[in-house]
Amino acid sequence: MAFFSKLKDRLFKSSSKLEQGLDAIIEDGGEEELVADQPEEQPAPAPAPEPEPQPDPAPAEEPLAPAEETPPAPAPLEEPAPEAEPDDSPAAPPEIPPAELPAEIPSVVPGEDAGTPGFLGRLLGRGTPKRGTVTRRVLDDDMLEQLEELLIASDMGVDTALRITANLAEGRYGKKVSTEEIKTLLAAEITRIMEPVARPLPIYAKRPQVVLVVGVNGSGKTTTIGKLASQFKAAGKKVVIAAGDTFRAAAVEQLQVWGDRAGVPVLTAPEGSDPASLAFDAMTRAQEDGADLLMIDTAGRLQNRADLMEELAKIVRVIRKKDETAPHNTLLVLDATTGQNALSQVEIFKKISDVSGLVMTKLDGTAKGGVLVALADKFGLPIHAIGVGEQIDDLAPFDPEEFAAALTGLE
Ligand SMILES: Nc1nc2c(ncn2[C@@H]2O[C@H](COP(=O)(O)OP(=O)(O)OP(=O)(O)O)[C@@H](O)[C@H]2O)c(=O)[nH]1
Repeated sequence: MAFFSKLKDRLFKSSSKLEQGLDAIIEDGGEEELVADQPEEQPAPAPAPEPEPQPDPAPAEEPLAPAEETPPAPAPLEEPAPEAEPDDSPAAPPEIPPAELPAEIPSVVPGEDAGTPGFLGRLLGRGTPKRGTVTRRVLDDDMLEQLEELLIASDMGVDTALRITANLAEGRYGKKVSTEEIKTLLAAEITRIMEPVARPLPIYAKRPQVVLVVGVNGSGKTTTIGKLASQFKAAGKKVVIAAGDTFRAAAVEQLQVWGDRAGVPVLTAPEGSDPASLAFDAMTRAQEDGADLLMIDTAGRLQNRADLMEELAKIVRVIRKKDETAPHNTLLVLDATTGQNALSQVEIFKKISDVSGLVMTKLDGTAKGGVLVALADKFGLPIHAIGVGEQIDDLAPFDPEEFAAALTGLE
């Protein structure tokens, strides 16, 4: 299966909560309406004098209108995140453009014309509008409140949910909207929030470019380092990995497995030894080898925040003895299944390290993908890549439009 469809398929799984909720909100209090440009249904003719054979009522059988479907964005599959944007300048903080939704939405959205019951309607076998009809609901306070609750339940956070619903209401309050229309609007709003943060890992001319990888235990640091190393290697870069979580032998072993898979050397140190000393040795080796990239794994023990902070600070101090501009990236790896907890992890790691960007793992099979929207809205940190599985190629560039469509269930 092509990577794009695999990604979409997996993200769709994660979207069902939001998607189902949107369908239910429109169903609740919505009314079926005839679609304006639909050929009129044959009004029952007045009692015909002669029981003549009825003309075949089959215009209904017309192809189910894939006619004007928006073409899907081209698959980003061939494009490993790391090489997408060679850039010599430090990543500028993303600027958030003013909130502007597409002005007016067409009254009939492609794919929602007569007879297309909608993806979820088909799946759930409910709410299937009659051919030639569409269910619309007035966008009033009740509906806005339901939308807010749904967005909050989808892990977007209260502030973001309120802002999004306010934007949805602007210029549309009191007007009728259908499920597809509300999904289109919501997806546009989510895309607008996410676009400024969708940035591949910036690549600098510096050799080695030092990437410090931080995050709590189990968030997917090791796996992400393995996947990134493999992608960089495939892009022709020379990579060295340092297994900086020297406190857990299992973590080191796992990193070695990933290094082998990616065909990249992994530098280790005896259990319990000083991670900063390993980082220094790794820096020396990477410089001697002329490596393009040095990725340093770190411990994720948040139980003792002060210790972890000191440990990370010490790693930074020693690698700066070799290159005062290092580390060039500090990647925070977050587990999407932790939902709102990801927000507090960003807050903590921003305090104890100089986080420059995020990788969100485990977006496959979680209903908590909405937290990415809250993260983008609240922190504006670049999202360099997303993890959508446990295999080496399951790391994708973050595509906001695709993500928004998958999250809202927009086809
Ligand atoms: N489904 C899924 N699982 C993932 C993904 N990324 C990582 N995992 C799994 O999450 C678990 C933890 O990943 P690790 O890479 O070991 O996490 P870590 O942060 O290095 O954890 P420690 O080694 O405990 O510090 C492993 O079972 C991975 O296979 C992902 O994108 N999707």
